[in-house]
Amino acid sequence: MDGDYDKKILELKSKIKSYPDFPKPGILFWDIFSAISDGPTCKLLQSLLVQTIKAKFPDVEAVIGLESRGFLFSFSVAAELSIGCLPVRKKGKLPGEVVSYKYELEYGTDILEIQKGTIRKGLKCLIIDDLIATGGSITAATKLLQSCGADVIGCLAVIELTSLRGRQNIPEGIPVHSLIQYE
Ligand SMILES: O=P(O)(O)OC[C@H]1O[C@H](OP(=O)(O)OP(=O)(O)O)[C@H](O)[C@@H]1O
Ligand SMILES: Nc1ncnc2[nH]cnc12
Repeated sequence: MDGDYDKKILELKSKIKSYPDFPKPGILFWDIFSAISDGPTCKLLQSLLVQTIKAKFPDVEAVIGLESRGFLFSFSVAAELSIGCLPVRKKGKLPGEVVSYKYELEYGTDILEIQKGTIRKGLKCLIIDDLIATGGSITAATKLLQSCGADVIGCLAVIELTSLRGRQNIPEGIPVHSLIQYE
């Protein structure tokens, strides 16, 4: 990481707005879009993600963006690194044959999907999302990718809500990295 890394992280942090009681009472919502509404911060965030990937996940062969805010960052870094960008989406959004993974939510269940044939056995995949809360989305995406034969080499998020202990829920052995942490 370059010498200005911590300064750049603080600059990024200063651009992220939070909204109390959105989308439900009691939730403090961290709005990643507030950090990319101006050009210099967009570039700063992209370069921090790329720098982090080069340092921590140098062997990555494909980035996997989680619907929908994860797509912003997966495409941006994939283009910069000239590697593939594959989406994991919620049920019914991807055309063609898909592989599905059903997982438990606080109330009920949800299903994630990836297009069949996009993951070759042993493909070194890095999962990217805007935020880790409970870790449920990343955990489900990890299991979906592993069921397709992927080698999930880690996951990367812009924001991590540490008090929710999401990283403890993510399967052991999957390195987790976040740029910014909030309690
Ligand atoms: O760690 P978790 O508890 O799984 O929560 C984090 C996930 O929740 C949000 O996505 P959401 O499902 O709200 O979809 P969106 O990106 O389309 O708004 C966020 O973008 C992460 O993907
Ligand atoms: N508190 C939060 N802010 C923004 N996105 C979220 N996704 C899950 N929890 C969130």
